[in-house]
Amino acid sequence: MSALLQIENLETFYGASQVLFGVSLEVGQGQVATLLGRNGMGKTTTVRSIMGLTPARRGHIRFAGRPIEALAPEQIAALGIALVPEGRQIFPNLTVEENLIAFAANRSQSPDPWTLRRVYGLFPRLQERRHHLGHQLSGGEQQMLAIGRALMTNPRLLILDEATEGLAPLLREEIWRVLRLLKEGGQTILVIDKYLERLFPLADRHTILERGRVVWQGTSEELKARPEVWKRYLSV
Ligand SMILES: Nc1ncnc2c1ncn2[C@@H]1O[C@H](COP(=O)(O)OP(=O)(O)OP(=O)(O)O)[C@@H](O)[C@H]1O
Repeated sequence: MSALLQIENLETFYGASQVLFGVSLEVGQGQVATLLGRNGMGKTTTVRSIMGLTPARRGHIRFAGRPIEALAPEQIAALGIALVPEGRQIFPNLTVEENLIAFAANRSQSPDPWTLRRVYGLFPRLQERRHHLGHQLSGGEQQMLAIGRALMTNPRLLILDEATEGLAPLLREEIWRVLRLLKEGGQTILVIDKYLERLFPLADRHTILERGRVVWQGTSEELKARPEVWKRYLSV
């Protein structure tokens, strides 16, 4: 399986403070990969470096074989990487439907692209609320909207940063259901989350970060067999 995303020896700083110390990982085409680790270990920073929001000072990022570490965030997005950020960041004063079409594009040149109709099929709740403003939605609805908006760009790689954070259990399950469907449809996904029992059946590969360094990488089978690794790095 060819790597869609390849990250090599990423070193990222906030001002003088170094946060990533040589992070390397790969996400294969059609794979679901995770970034795991306790709070503050560098997961969001890794994603921000991929997106060009906090560019890495050293290291390489290749997307579909092309170096992207020197590109601006909008150029990276245009190549087909969509981020569902922590905190969702939907437009509060646009309606659900306006949020969904704001960045609509067919960046993966899919023959069967995501459309409003398909997104509403995935999240019927969004169709019911399509004329509501972003700020009128519940946290779970905002999360669905953030995912729907990312899908409307038809990304080659979808990145979700803590998409189930702060959601009630039923809403979390709704997000997991959608991620399973996306995987079945061949969507490549990089996911940051902490629910190992949901990530095990979904994900092909896991990368654990500890203070900005990769301390473990492997498959779900391998991670399942290593509870001491979860205890040490994920405090579960
Ligand atoms: N804008 C910033 N300026 C300075 N330091 C920052 C900034 N953002 C994050 N950091 C620091 O960088 C380190 C990594 O943070 P990061 O958000 O990448 O971690 P994380 O693993 O995603 O955790 P969380 O789940 O809490 O978001 C932390 O020590 C954090 O305090």
